[in-house]
Amino acid sequence: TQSTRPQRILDAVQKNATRGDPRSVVKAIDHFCRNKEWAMNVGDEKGCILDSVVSEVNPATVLELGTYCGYSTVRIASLLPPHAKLITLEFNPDFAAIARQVIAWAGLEDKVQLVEGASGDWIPKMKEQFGVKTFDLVFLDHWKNSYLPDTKLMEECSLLRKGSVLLADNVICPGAPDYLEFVRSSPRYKSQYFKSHLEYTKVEDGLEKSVFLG
Ligand SMILES: Cn1ncc2cc([C@H](O)c3cccc(CNC(=O)c4cc(-c5ccc(F)cc5)cc(O)c4O)c3)ccc21
Ligand SMILES: [Mg+2]
Repeated sequence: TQSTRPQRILDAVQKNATRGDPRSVVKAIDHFCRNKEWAMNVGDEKGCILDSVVSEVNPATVLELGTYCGYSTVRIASLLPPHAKLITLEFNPDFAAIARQVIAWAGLEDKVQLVEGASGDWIPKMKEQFGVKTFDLVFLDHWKNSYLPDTKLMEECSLLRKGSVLLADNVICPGAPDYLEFVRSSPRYKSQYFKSHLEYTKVEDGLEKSVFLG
């Protein structure tokens, strides 16, 4: 039977990465996507920027919007302090099924809660369902036209506190123009653009880091 791209990514992890070694899982996916088949992981170049922001924030609570195969989930979770928690939302069941196995291969199940469902449905339920007060870091990597409505929804649900950091992938390619305009012009955010490249390519892309000022 025909395999899917996420399944081929999982195969590459299970063949080439060491169980319980998150860095080897990241390396295996990057090698596969650079040499065999492109896929929409944040990738190694933007991934280093992601790593530096995670290390700087040192978050106790992280929300990731858009899990896909779990590449950025593994990158983030591998840098979290002992009792920190990462909740990642994935609405596509096939992506979720693969991501669970990638996260398990990395040995990070205890730090990650993968929730199957759409961000718009789950953001309002975060407090009651997961006992989350606020998020220290949010990584936005789902549908680009959902970045802005979901950011407004997180504000409305009081999930952001003074100092919460939003880090958004793909603000140039494919682009999230309405989101960029909002965080760069709103007095409630301090925004900074980290220029980089679209994963595994020479095309310009970047991450936008926006600190909520309360
Ligand atoms: C509501 N909700 N709640 C949870 C949730 C989860 C999902 C899925 O994880 C999902 C499925 C399909 C697409 C995305 C967004 N990602 C992208 O579209 C993307 C594209 C490219 C690119 C760039 C250049 C190209 F030529 C082609 C693709 C590069 C990138 O890094 C991307 O992140 C995310 C969706 C909606 C969700
Ligand atoms: Mg992306």
